[in-house]
Amino acid sequence: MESVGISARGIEMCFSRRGSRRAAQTVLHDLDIDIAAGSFVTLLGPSGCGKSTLLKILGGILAPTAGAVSIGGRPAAEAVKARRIGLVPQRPALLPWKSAVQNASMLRQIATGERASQAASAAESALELVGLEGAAGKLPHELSGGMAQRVSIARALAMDPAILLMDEPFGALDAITRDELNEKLAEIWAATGKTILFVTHSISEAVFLSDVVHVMGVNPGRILETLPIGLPRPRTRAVFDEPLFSEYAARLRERLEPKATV
Ligand SMILES: Nc1ncnc2c1ncn2[C@@H]1O[C@H](COP(=O)(O)OP(=O)(O)OP(=O)(O)O)[C@@H](O)[C@H]1O
Repeated sequence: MESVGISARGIEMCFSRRGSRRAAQTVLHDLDIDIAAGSFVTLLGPSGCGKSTLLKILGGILAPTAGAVSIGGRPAAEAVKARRIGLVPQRPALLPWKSAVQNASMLRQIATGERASQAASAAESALELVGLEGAAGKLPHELSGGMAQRVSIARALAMDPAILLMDEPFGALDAITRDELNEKLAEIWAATGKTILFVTHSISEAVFLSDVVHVMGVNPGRILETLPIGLPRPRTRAVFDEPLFSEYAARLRERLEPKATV
């Protein structure tokens, strides 16, 4: 499929403080960023530095106070309208009375107006891609946390977006499940050629997954460093033991304010 890049210039984001006479809060200030088509790019930074806000702005879901975002060379709003953007939130938020395949097909059916059977077929392929082909009929309470998050990824993939926005999708999972899903995500990225924009607090997750890591600082949110990760692909968990992995992790740790975890 065609890969799509993102370019943003002079991004400023101010939020007004509700019920307060104090000036609006500037969350992002004069930020420029380029995301290459088909790349895996991570925003890494401490809590509150504006990672989620920037993710939504880059995906055209949130309009910045100032600045411009272009997606595949077109205004961001057009890409959203054309359903080029998929979002995987922090929590899967599945409907408890719907099966995995129904949850995974729902957004596609609403967005495209397809018949249920057609949308279900796209959802089944997406469930296969995330390794859940045997669980299509299960209800959310029958799924583990990792399986539920896979359904959430499948729900976004079923829309066949060119760009996948992932807002700390594995933050609530145990370390082993998180490593498994990171490997699975790297496989999906390699198989689909999608541009993936990923938010995390975890240095090791960022190094493992990314082509490029943008380290963000706080007050106001800005990019402190852009670090290309030159580890060979495909990457498996064995990469954690490589000296180059530790060098990248140390470099990122140096750049971050406290609170990031390894
Ligand atoms: N809709 C909103 N209205 C007002 N303030 C907001 C809104 N969304 C975010 N903020 C503020 O913007 C700042 C950055 O929030 P954001 O969620 O982007 O940070 P983050 O780096 O993703 O944090 P975390 O890692 O904790 O999820 C915070 O101070 C937050 O309170």
